[in-house]
Amino acid sequence: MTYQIDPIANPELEAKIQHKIDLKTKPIGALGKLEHIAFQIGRIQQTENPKIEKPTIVVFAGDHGIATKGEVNPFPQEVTSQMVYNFINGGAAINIFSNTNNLSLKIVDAGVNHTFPNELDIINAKIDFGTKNYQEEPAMTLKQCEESFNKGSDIISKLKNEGTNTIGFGEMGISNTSSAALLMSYFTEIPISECVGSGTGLDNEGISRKQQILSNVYKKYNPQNALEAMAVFGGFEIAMISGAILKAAQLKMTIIIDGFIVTAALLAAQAINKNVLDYCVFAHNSNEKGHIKMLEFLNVNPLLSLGLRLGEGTGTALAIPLVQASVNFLNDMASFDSAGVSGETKD
Ligand SMILES: Cc1cc2ncn([C@H]3O[C@H](COP(=O)(O)O)[C@@H](O)[C@H]3O)c2cc1C
Ligand SMILES: O=C(O)c1cccnc1
Repeated sequence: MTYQIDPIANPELEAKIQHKIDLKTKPIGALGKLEHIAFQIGRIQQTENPKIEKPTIVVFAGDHGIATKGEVNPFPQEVTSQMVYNFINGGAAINIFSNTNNLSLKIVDAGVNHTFPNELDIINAKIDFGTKNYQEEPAMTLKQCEESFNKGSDIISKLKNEGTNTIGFGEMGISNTSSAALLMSYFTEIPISECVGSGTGLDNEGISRKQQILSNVYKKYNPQNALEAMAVFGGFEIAMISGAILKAAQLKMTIIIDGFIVTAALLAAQAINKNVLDYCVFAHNSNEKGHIKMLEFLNVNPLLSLGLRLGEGTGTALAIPLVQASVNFLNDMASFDSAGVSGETKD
């Protein structure tokens, strides 16, 4: 599986964007991270006047075989499908934050263990009725894994054709912090015990049990590449997000990265093609234990730190207004010249 993604390198334009930022009516660097975001989006779109168009959050939902046992997840597997109905009815956190910030929201059935009625407003990309339990066998076949990447990628192509140039991902899948921890350990080489956290609220005893179980799962397999790792440890929704990230980068979209699970999908995507990282803005650091180490591994600095640990794309939905503000200041803020404001005195 290859994704051709252009590295961004245009020093002449970059100098112009930086100059434009520096001429705004403010001390150099005074808008902090917003300046980095404005610069990055100018680079992505290869213009001094970038635009955020039809910002969209896509929530991928999928079930996990291990969840049926209830050993690593405080909530039962049915919550995945129940939450999909909640998304459709507008009652979940991601609905509220998307509405607050005028974001378009799409829900994808990547592989929920439930048959949804056809008339529901869901993108049907179902691979299967949940993954297999990786305590016994790989979560999915390589073919299913590739199919997941391709379906994620197709969803993005369609959104791009409809005019979206800024995209964020959310996920819903009971037990998917376990998959994310396994993938994290594989891609970062950080011991599994440091990648496992409380998820939706395990107590200390529960966390020790989850560490033990996932450590055994980790030892059971020896994946040779990113696709194999995703097939053994992943979930349909996570693999679809990886495919979606790769496609979005290929199409030069700005990608806003959410919490622990979406960042695990990114770890797989960047192992396939490092250039994806040029297109990613990091929304927040999740309170799920491993997330901060994932961000350190990627050497990135997120916008927000709100103590969220929910997923669904909630951190992304909250960060997009900051991304919009960054682009707006680049386009609309006066320069020292245009506003008749005196610049720094030179000595
Ligand atoms: C009601 C509810 C809503 C959620 N929305 C996102 N998640 C989050 O929690 C799950 C992962 O945690 P674990 O690995 O501990 O099962 C995912 O579905 C994730 O999106 C939720 C979880 C619950 C219970
Ligand atoms: O950060 C996340 O994405 C997260 C954390 C806990 C549970 N679900 C998701």
